Amino acid sequence: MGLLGGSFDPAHAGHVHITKAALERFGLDRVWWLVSPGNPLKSRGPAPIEDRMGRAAKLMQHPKVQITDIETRLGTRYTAQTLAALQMRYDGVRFVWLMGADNLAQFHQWQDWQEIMARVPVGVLARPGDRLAARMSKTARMYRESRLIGRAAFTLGQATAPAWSFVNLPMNQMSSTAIRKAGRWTSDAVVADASGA
Ligand SMILES: Nc1ncnc2c1ncn2[C@@H]1O[C@H](COP(=O)(O)OP(=O)(O)OP(=O)(O)O)[C@@H](O)[C@H]1O
Ligand SMILES: O=C(O)c1ccc[n+]([C@@H]2O[C@H](COP(=O)([O-])O)[C@@H](O)[C@H]2O)c1
Repeated sequence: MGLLGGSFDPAHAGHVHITKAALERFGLDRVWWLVSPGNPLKSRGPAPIEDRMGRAAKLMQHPKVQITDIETRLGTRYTAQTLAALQMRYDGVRFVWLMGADNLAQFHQWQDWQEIMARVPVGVLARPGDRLAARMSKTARMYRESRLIGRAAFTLGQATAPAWSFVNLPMNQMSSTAIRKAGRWTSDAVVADASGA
């Protein structure tokens, strides 16, 4: 089970793109989008969760992908806490944390980041501008020996933590920041933009 945590403020085509890639490239059965109550490292609060959930559900329609506000229901905001709660609640389910390369670059600033590495395999997807910073990151260097390279990435879903993989893929430029800057959040335009219509 892949977990793509995010603010999704709003969801866009980049999220859809990396989710489909993660299903294929990491040998996952399903992916959950964890629509976050709010990124602990971002000072600006996101749009109301109902709005973000609604947009995400309109955009991401795939039989293997589910959109969830489970972090709000669990009362967790930090990823390490969320993973601990999910592993306790879903005993026997193998979780894989998914993220774009921008997040790998600053992963060592996350709360209990080494505990996250110890709990679950991590799948990283290339993002424009962030490939080099991600590869040079503290996490990439410290966990060099735990990296699954090339075809081994397909086994990430079955791997024992610590394990991580970085996959290159045709990159998608979309970002929520760009959508917010263009003032296109509040209309149906965001779904049209995001789906490439
Ligand atoms: N275009 C993209 N390519 C690769 N990864 C992406 C892309 N857009 C988002 N992601 C990843 O999806 C996850 C959730 O992203 P998030 O909801 O923060 O969207 P965002 O576009 O990065 O938002 P913002 O611009 O507000 O920071 C993060 O791990 C992020 O790295
Ligand atoms: O746990 C942390 O310290 C932490 C710090 C930064 C981000 N995260 C998580 O990373 C995911 C991506 O965040 P964002 O805002 O870039 O979409 C989301 O699930 C956040 O809760 C988690």
